[in-house]
Amino acid sequence: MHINVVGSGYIGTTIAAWFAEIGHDVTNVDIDESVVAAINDGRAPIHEPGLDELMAAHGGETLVGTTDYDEISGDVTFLALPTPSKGDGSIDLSAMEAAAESLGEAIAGDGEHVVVVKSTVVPGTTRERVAPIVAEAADMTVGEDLHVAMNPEFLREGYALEDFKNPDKIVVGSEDSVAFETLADVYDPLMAAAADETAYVETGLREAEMIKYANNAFLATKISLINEIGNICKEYGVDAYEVADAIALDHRISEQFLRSGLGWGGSCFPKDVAAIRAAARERGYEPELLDATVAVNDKQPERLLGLLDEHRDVAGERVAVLGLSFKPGTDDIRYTRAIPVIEGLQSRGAEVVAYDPVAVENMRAEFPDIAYADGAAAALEGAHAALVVTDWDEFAALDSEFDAMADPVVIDGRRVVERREGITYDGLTW
Ligand SMILES: NC(=O)c1ccc[n+]([C@@H]2O[C@H](COP(=O)([O-])OP(=O)(O)OC[C@H]3O[C@@H](n4cnc5c(N)ncnc54)[C@H](O)[C@@H]3O)[C@@H](O)[C@H]2O)c1
Ligand SMILES: O=c1ccn([C@@H]2O[C@H](COP(=O)(O)OP(=O)(O)O[C@H]3O[C@H](CO)[C@@H](O)[C@H](O)[C@H]3O)[C@@H](O)[C@H]2O)c(=O)[nH]1
Repeated sequence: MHINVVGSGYIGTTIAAWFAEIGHDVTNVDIDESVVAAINDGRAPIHEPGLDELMAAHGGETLVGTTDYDEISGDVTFLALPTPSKGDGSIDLSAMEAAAESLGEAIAGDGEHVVVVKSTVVPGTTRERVAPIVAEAADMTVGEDLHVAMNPEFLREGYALEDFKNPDKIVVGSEDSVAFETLADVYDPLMAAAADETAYVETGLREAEMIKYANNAFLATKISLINEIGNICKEYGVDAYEVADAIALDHRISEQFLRSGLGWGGSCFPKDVAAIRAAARERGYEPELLDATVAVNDKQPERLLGLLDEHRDVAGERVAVLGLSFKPGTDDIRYTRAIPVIEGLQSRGAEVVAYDPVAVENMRAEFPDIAYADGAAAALEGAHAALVVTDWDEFAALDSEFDAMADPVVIDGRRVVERREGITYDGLTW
């Protein structure tokens, strides 16, 4: 089967590479020439475990990158374009709309086509915003020769391939039997190889769009809830992690996403929770619980800095920030909790020295004026305090490195450092 994927970022590259791996021929369109060159050279344009090997095997062969929409062939195209937040939280559809128009022009006169929205979009977008643009540019009719589906993606960065090839569920929304049949063919090899528990859900367009937001809103709220419980635990001197371990034994709760601490960041939760809150308000519904989910999340960095204030006035003092990425295993710093933490330290007049195993260069572009160390030990040396922001494993192994601090005050935002002799330990949840 021939599949076109428009957009080759985290999602587009991952799905294009895996479609090639399971035997499909893939054309991957992106407007960024360096991305296209990487694909055709057999190199991954993004950092994801396992992707280099797949790109080396298929890039430039059964997976071809191009900037030219006219190279689209076959009869199914996935749209994996960015849908970033606008100032009011609603999603910016400009990339999606530009791609829809280019796709429509490219497929005009080619016969029937199935267009699949892979990006995260609010209910109604596929039918009311994307489909009409493709239809007009292609001079096609939705439901006749233009078939439309929405297929949200649930993979996590750092585990993108693993999650895509072995998902809990594949969700396909449509109102069109040709689109359902085509998507079933696309995913047939994946379903055949995936775990028995992988569910294949066929639903409506709007339902598929909403399922993605509901998934992320639920997970973000679960973290904010455990953070609120962690904050209450802290007031009572209760170990929040022991509490979490025990409530996780209730299958209705489960052990996933119960790590309390500095809260959630990344390219998805902040943007998606903002988008669904904005969409709710647009229809006159006040999403009070989701507002609280964000409010709790926003306060966690302030709470961390408040703990630091209880131990030291850091004006003019060197303070180490350990961890910059929004979670371990990635160099992605979008909406990382490190940003409000660094800003809070700067407003206190501290000399910040930051370290992360992979995200230093990305953070340097955002904060060129703070110091960066090439290891945790170097960051800690001479520091009057250390704040742990990201739960990288290597921070759990730190020990004698704390001895080199001018004052060993360690404020842990992720519960990775053990309390030990010789350090003044404090943490958000303990
Ligand atoms: N990143 C994730 O983990 C993740 C997970 C699930 C869903 N999503 C959703 O998937 C969508 C894509 O996200 P992403 O992280 O892959 O985005 P991204 O920013 O990593 O990549 C988007 C790509 O689209 C390209 N592009 C922009 N305009 C274009 C155009 N007109 N024509 C062709 N290419 C164009 C860009 O050059 C870029 O390479 C978003 O809606 C996001 O919410 C992302
Ligand atoms: O118990 C937990 C689990 C996660 N986090 C934080 O939550 C954020 C998000 O983590 P994670 O979900 O692992 O990363 P993402 O790659 O952003 O993946 C989320 O966002 C994607 C984009 O929509 C979805 O596809 C995934 O299903 C969804 O997990 C990070 O800042 C984590 O530190 C916690 O604070 N406590």
